[in-house]
Amino acid sequence: MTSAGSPALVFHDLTLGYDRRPAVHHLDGIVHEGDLLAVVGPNGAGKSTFLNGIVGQVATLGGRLDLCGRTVRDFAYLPQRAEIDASFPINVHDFVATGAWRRLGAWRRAGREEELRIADALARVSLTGFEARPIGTLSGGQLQRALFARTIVQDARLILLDEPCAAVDTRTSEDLLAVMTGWHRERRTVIAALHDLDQVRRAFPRTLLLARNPVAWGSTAEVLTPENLVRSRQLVEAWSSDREPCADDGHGPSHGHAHDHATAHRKDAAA
Ligand SMILES: Nc1ncnc2c1ncn2[C@@H]1O[C@H](COP(=O)(O)OP(=O)(O)OP(=O)(O)O)[C@@H](O)[C@H]1O
Repeated sequence: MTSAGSPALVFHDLTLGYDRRPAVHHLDGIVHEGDLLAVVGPNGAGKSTFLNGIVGQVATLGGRLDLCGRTVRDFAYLPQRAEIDASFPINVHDFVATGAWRRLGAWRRAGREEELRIADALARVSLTGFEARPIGTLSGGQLQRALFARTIVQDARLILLDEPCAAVDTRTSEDLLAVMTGWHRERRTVIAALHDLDQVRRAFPRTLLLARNPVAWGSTAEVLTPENLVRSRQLVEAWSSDREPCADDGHGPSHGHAHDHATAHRKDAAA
């Protein structure tokens, strides 16, 4: 499917960071409605920062992100599993039902229509029959399926997923991939941080390769070249973690930064 939709997110020279220190630099690009976009890069490349930045959980140090008329509340966001408290005393049904809070509020019980939606979501992730199980008793893969079911119930047009297939078996990973491509067929916008490049090549038409800077952003075949992958590793390795805030944040031109910063960071690393 092509990216012919109207813009859903527009990045204008966006720099994100922690304590005034930039973590992801100078992002320029457009995510279109209906895109299925993979965000890839080595460990520490800034994939989580990128997703957290979209939902406003990381400070903008420069540039701007245009949400194109939506608010963060319109997005569904599935953070890395480590951030979910699996010891919270809630069963699978009620956990998945929290995906409907935006429509129902926290205290209203789900009606027949919502119950059907919850049952359908559980079926799509093969968790039918697990409704009464406390989430703390689920395996890692089952918990990830439950998180996907909750995201299905949210019914958002833009869905962000951080490492959704990390630490799950191949079958679960393939099932979750099928849910993501299903969202794509429904013309939802899906952005997922992923490590498995084979999966990305197989299922994701578009890719952003991050190494603190955007190394490449476009069609997956053009982005995931051996040269770009080597370059992304070099850039992340050369990045000095205690470097000062970027002098040109918010002032410099929108293009050409990847090279400038790669050079600067190699100097940092060599110093
Ligand atoms: N809360 C935080 N406070 C300070 N620095 C942070 C914070 N979260 C991430 N960072 C730093 O930002 C940089 C990018 O990290 P991020 O987690 O976004 O990378 P990633 O590509 O998602 O990595 P991984 O593949 O290992 O999950 C790293 O140097 C990391 O240490």
